[in-house]
Amino acid sequence: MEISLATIAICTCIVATVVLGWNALNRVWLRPKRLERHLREQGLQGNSYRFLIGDTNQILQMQKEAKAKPMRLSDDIVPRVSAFHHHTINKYGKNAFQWLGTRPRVLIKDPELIKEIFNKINDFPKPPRNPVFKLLASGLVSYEGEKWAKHRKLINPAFNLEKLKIMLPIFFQSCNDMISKWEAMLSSEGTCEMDVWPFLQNLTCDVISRTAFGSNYEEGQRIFQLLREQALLAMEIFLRANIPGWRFLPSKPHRRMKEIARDIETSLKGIINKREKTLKAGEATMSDLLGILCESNQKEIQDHGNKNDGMSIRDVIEECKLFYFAGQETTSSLLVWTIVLLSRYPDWQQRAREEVLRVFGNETPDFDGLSHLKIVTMILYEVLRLYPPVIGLARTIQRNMKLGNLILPAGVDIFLPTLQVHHDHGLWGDDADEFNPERFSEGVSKATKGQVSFFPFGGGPRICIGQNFSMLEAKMAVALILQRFSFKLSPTYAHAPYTVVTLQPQYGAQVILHKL
Ligand code: HEM
Repeated sequence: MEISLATIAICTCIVATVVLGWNALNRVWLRPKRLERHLREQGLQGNSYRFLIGDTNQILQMQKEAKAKPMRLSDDIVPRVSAFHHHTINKYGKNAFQWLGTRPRVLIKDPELIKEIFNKINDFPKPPRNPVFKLLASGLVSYEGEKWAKHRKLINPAFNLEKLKIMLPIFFQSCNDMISKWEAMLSSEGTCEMDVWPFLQNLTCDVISRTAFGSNYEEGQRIFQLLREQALLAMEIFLRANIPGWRFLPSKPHRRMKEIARDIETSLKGIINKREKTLKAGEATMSDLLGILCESNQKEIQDHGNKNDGMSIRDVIEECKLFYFAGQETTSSLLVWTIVLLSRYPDWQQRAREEVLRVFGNETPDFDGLSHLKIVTMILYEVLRLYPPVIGLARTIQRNMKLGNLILPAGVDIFLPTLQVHHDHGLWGDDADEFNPERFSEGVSKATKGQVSFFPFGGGPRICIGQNFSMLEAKMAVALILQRFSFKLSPTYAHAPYTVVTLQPQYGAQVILHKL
């Protein structure tokens, strides 16, 4: 019997349609239902899977309602900032899961399990990122395995204490510039009402531009402005991503994003090439992050005689972009909530000022003095506990994995809800939602009784590489502000913490400054 080409083509089409259809059905229905059954058998609870959207509509609706009006002036911020997680944990208890579209996400609040997740970085990697955000920056934060280990080793030297000491004058210069602007705004009585939030955002942007690029600071600032524009475009694209296929269309925001990416790359390539030439010529190295990165990279290549042991120019570019995203909004978030809380708790503001004046008088704060500020450190920790700039961390399960008594199947995501853990009454006591820096008077491990219940910078081998950098920057800024001003909340301040990647004040942070 002869089989015609047409018959073969039709059969192939039928088989392909059946295979594609089966895969699609598996992805959007069979697999989610299988995973749901598996999670329920483990004693985990959550909403039943809803076709394609999971809990997405409920999440968006709750976020919208929470954001609609400010809250009362209290530090019990979980219901507003993290409405859906709060709802899930209240309804289903601490062994709960949620649906992000077709993917289930298990919430892990137990400090022992959190510790295990932080330490086993290969068993609990980060989930794949949305392609739109990949264009913004990749770098260390998104790598896994050997690539992560290589980059972490090469970047570590840029953040050691000796290098931070060298960067301290830069921190001072940027903070002092901001304070000079505030002084210029004072009335003849020496007071001024202002929203400090944009100033603090500019401050951390200025610090990261100067510390990352040194003498190329102005070009660095231009690059960071472009990155900021790119981040806004990415958000626009991300929000419209529920229109099928939209993210593949060559729309105006897409074109602009690509244009910016090319501009940044050319500009950074120019700066990096110049640095590498200077290094090869044996000239003195730079003390900025980029210089240290190039030096560390070149040393690795020389020591091992193999170019693959170092980073490519593209890798260095990605790390520079990441410094901006990882280091800017996080530190301004820490600073703004510190100012808000010290405005609301004048006794702590006074105790911090007394300490700063005892250590530095009216002199410029130095490294040793800043490292020994006890009250200011306790305050910053308490701010990071109540208002963590990053409110939760995501991980994924790629193969069946045991976690405590749970067996989690591949395809499940994990979420460590930092904000909820930091406000947990079982872990922190009845005053968990109250500002009480005293709890950190004997350090973090006494306050947490050795448990992983305080992790504003993450934990384990992937702990934030910039934590000492940001704490030093924050201490410099707080010390200078306390030396020159007293401050209280303005009656126009509306308390409305919310997240746009980091935890921010929705309507700004209006305070009244008094010159001391
Ligand atoms: C208050 C300020 C900061 C906070 C709260 C913060 C928070 C965090 C957190 C929670 C992580 C872990 C993410 C995860 O495990 O998924 C992280 C990682 C990271 N942070 Fe920070 N960060 C801050 C400042 C900075 C600064 C100033 C820089 C650099 C200039 C920086 C660079 C990084 C990098 C590169 C990583 C990835 C580390 C790795 O994966 O090995 N961060 N940060």
